[in-house]
Amino acid sequence: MEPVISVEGLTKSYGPARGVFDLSFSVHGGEALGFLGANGAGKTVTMRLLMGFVRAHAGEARIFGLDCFDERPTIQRRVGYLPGELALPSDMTAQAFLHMQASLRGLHDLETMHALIDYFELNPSVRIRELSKGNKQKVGIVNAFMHAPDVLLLDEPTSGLDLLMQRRFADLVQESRSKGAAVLLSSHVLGEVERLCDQALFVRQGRQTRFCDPAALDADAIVENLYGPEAARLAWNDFKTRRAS
Ligand SMILES: Nc1ncnc2c1ncn2[C@@H]1O[C@H](COP(=O)(O)OP(=O)(O)OP(=O)(O)O)[C@@H](O)[C@H]1O
Repeated sequence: MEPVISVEGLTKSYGPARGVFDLSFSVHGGEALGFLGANGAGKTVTMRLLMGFVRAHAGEARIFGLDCFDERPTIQRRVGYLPGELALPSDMTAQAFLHMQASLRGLHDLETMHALIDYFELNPSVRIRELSKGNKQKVGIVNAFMHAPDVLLLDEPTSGLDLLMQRRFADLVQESRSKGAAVLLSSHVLGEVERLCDQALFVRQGRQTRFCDPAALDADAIVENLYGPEAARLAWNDFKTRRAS
């Protein structure tokens, strides 16, 4: 079976250790890959390359076998993307925004959209600027899932959600996977990646450091993969010093 998301040698450089360098990974339908990295590691840049918002300097990013940049209108219509930083039109109501997005995608059946609005207990008639952070995040989530996409690119998706809504979001991701969606999910919450993903890809300064079962790593390995061996050594020394004092 061909992977749904396929990345090979992907490079986008914004300067030394800024951007992504030689990334290679794939995600099949029904799989979820967790994307872990410190601030500035390159997670968002990768998602933006997959959405075709920017052109790679080298390597390939493909979804459904299509080049993500050359075929970006098709990719952007078919993929469910939840950006790490939502830029929503503040004067619109959530409902007007979601209807506009549906029409841009040529989506006529709005049943899933309404079901998601109810599921996340979102008041659709409130202007976006009046919504709390978590409620704005729900608008982004409904937008990403309402066309039942086969690919989900989720950049820190539970940011701002309360515990109940995090749980509902997790169930939604599992349901989408069970229907065959391929998921790439970036997060700083390791437990979320452990619960939702079969594999985790660690990136540090734009380079992938490890590809593994997220549940298989102990705390030292996680620190080392996120921050490098020197940071891991310092963290361990700090821990020993504190324990001895
Ligand atoms: N348009 C741009 N111009 C210049 N540098 C950029 C641009 N976009 C990203 N970068 C740089 O690329 C690197 C990776 O950024 P990215 O946003 O992918 O990090 P991230 O892993 O998503 O971090 P965070 O966890 O903080 O969201 C950073 O050093 C960032 O400053």
